[in-house]
Amino acid sequence: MTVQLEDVTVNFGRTCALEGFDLSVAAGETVALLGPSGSGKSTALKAVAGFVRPSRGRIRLAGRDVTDLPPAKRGIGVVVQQYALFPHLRVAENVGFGLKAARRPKAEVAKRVAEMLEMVGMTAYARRFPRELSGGQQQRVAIARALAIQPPVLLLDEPLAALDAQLRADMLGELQKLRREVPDIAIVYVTHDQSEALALADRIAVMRDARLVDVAPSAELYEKPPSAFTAAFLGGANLLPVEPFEGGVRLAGQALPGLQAAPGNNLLCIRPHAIRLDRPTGVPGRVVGMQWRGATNQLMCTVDGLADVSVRVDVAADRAVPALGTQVLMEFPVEACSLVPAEQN
Ligand SMILES: Nc1ncnc2c1ncn2[C@@H]1O[C@H](COP(=O)(O)OP(=O)(O)OP(=O)(O)O)[C@@H](O)[C@H]1O
Repeated sequence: MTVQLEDVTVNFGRTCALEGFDLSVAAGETVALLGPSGSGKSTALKAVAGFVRPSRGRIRLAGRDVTDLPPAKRGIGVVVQQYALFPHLRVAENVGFGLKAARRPKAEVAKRVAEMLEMVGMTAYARRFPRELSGGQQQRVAIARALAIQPPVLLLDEPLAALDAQLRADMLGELQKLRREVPDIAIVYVTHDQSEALALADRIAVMRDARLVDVAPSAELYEKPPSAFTAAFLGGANLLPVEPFEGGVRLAGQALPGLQAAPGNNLLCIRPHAIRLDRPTGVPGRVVGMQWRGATNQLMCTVDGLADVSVRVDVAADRAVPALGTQVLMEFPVEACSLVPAEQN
């Protein structure tokens, strides 16, 4: 089932939480809404669920205008942070609630509840009450409950936020499995964690200040971000001021041939792992800091001639790392570089 938000604006009093928001999510597609706190991600999701009413714009499900329908009539699965479990119902009853409400046969409800609890690893807790579970366990039950009705659309608001690292990885795996097993489901996934968005989403919609900044297939957005904001938000890219010349661009006076800058695109974007330090040529600089990050060491380097700029360079942990204070040559492979417009604030 396709989900469409058309020119949706949501105001809370004088706060504009969402402004002129357009997004379409196809059946079988997962789109992550990614952005900093307060950027309007949850509001967009709640508008689809029917928990908030747009002051302008329309919401469509499978082409049908549902803007004026209450949440229960939209037939979609929702896991939002505030949408707690029913406290007086046991785990299994919570998971079976929607099926029972739809008057499905008892045996079918029991079978489906058992499958869902198995999927989220909560079989042993079926008879507990929500208050007897940890936050992460409650969240897993909430996911099971949302999926039990086999919804054509699933809305997830930070579903893994309450889980520790191991469980988060397990649940990410479960969500990926779910996508394979229910190939037609449309998922809208709110997160501020770029690694979750990259792991799960076909496309990522980056939000900022109530607006959509960029939307594109995840890999494309990561490799060739169209804006400085997206580049920085999606994995901490380096953004370095460059000057165009006929054959490419110059960084601190050093030519980087082969890069074509569209007018105004005077920031070079490159991921820390793509910069090479082991080549005979490159932009000269100096190592001024280092952080160990497990699989990599991240160096902070200055660029000769650019006082205010520092560059993050990832060096695989099994490689030799130049010492603090050492002069280095940073090579910027053309295929790993893109050029974006400078921020206009
Ligand atoms: N019910 C409400 N009443 C008033 N203002 C609200 C309400 N809900 C959200 N807002 C405001 O709308 C803006 C967008 O909030 P929203 O919850 O959509 O952001 P978010 O991107 O999901 O943030 P987070 O990652 O912190 O959950 C914020 O400025 C927030 O304070």
